[in-house]
Amino acid sequence: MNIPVVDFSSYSLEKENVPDEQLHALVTELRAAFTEVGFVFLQNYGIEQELVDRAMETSKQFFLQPDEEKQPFSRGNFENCFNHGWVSMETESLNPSRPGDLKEAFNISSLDPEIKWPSKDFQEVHTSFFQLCKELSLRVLKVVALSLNLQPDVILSAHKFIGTSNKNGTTLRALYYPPLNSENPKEGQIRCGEHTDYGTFTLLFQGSEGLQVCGRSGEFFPAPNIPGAILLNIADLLQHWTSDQYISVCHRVLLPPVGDSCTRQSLAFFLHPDDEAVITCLDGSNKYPPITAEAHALKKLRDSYGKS
Ligand SMILES: O=C(O)CCC(=O)C(=O)O
Ligand SMILES: [Fe+2]
Repeated sequence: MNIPVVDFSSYSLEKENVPDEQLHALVTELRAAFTEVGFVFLQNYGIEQELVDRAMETSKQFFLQPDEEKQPFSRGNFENCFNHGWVSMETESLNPSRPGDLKEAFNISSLDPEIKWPSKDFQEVHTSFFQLCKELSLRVLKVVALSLNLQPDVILSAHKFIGTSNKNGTTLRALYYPPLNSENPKEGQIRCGEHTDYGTFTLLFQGSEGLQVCGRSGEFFPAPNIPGAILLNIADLLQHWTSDQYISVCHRVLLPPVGDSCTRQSLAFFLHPDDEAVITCLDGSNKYPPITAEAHALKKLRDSYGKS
């Protein structure tokens, strides 16, 4: 199975006032990818590679510190912003039937100026990066709406509060998978358990290979890492909205082979609808019962953190 590669230059962030007529090719290509694979690579989307590299670098500096330095930034320590902050090794199981994932993460769900950041550099880089991912996501959302023959506002109006953590769950997540030479993995433990993403869609910036995606036959296949390209994958709520026309596909990251001390880093921008947005089947089919974006995300988060 192959993940298609789509040139996004006709709607790159560098272009202003792009008329809908110039989006036809993109609409057709993305529609095909969303219905057949659920994953697509985007090239020429208009975010400078230098900023992506800096976001990777500042995140890595944070992760490489001793746990005591990271503890004050733990997820759960931020008022009104429960999902923001550092997630330590083995804390989250994206596949709840496996032991905790062998990864660390830093979730950025709030851009509130009051929030305490690990460093000025971390704040600047991740805030700029979050804003650009948001702008790119709004463009992708418009293409998604056109590909479903909808007025863009039907979907855009459910994403008004991105960056306001008590109204919208969108999260930029820096991920770090440390080398495994000192760890003794538990049975069934992997770097990132099998899961689908929870929200509308995800933009994934990868630093290396390692991700596997489930194909139609049910077998996992490796997703390549194409320098300069990002992976875009459909998440659960867009699958619900489209009554399964667009598919939210399972993915995972396995352990490297024994003796291989490779690390992995990635940056994932999880786009979520506003908490109060009620997700119904847009074709009126009632294939899924209506659910608020907040209720869906809370259920999935509780499962992955082992809380009922
Ligand atoms: O880039 C990766 O390592 C995968 C992360 C992922 O799928 C997730 O956090 O949802
Ligand atoms: Fe994921």
